Amino acid sequence: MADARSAPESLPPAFLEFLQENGLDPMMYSMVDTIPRYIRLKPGMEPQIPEIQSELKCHLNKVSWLPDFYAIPPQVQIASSMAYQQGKIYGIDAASGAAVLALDVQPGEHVLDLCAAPDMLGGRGSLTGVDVAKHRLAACRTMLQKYSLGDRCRLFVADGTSFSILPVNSSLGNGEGLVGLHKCDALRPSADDEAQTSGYDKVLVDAECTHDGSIKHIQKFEFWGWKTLDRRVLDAERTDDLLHLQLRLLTNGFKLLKTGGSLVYSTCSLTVAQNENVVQQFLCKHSSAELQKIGSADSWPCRSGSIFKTLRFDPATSQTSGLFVAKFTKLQI
Ligand SMILES: C[S@@+](CC[C@H](N)C(=O)[O-])C[C@H]1O[C@@H](n2cnc3c(N)ncnc32)[C@H](O)[C@@H]1O
Repeated sequence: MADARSAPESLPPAFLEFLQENGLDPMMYSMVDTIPRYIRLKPGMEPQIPEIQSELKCHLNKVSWLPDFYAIPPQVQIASSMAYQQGKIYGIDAASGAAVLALDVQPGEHVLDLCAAPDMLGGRGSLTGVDVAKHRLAACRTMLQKYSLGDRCRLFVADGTSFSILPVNSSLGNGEGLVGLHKCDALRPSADDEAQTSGYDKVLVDAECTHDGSIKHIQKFEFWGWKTLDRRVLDAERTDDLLHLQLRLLTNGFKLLKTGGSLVYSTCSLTVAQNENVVQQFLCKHSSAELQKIGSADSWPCRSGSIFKTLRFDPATSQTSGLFVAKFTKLQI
């Protein structure tokens, strides 16, 4: 059980109570200044590492278990650097990178990111990004332009629990992108059984959550005000709604997955309610869903979730932000 007496002093009592109720250790928030910051280097930019190191005034430590990822000291800011502005580096936590890697996207595959924001971008297939928040998709669009990925991606401001648009042309198998997209194709709603053959090869549901595992995010409440945390994280009604939303996002993402395809469900919460319990409820209702072992995870610095084949990253074990990851496949039934 968590020991509230050893928590960082700045954490408010209501949050400590939330952690205790969920069996989470408040000490993880004191690691915020010691766990590294992670960046992803644009593939092909390796020869420029010495120049980037000299600009950031720090060493880029290669993350051995995650291709293209480097660790830098937590206090290093990258947003104003030329390397960032020119799209050579991008800040993303290694655990989030692992969730994307778990999808194992192959060239030419159709990928759906149902709670898009910018982390998924940079994959090798065609990408459909959906997010209910316009400003999050605006950030994605900026990234698409910056990394010249536009011809392979499309973005929708939409509710991921009811989004129903299948990949545009499932015969697209060469990674050339979505050139030739017509509005009438894009807005055609899908039938349930159509998705089994013409659905997405890979789906990422990085669901909205309480973000309690994202220790850098929680630290920001010191500036935003702890009252905001009460409203956005601790409100019991909101938490109930969240659990419902997570299950609905997972359910709809799975509906849009083709038979034999893979779906990754992740959250940056470390509570059992938002992770294992959602997975369990989903599995009870979907006989065609099966948890899959994440092939590349053998070398990852994470631990098993309480359901076999699920994974948990946390600051103490992984030197990353907290993240829960579960991978499903869709069986022919
Ligand atoms: C944990 S964040 C995802 C972060 C993103 N994958 C990334 O790595 O940057 C959850 C996202 O879900 C979005 N969201 C919340 N409710 C949604 C819904 N009903 N449909 C689609 N997206 C939703 C939020 O706007 C937010 O961008």
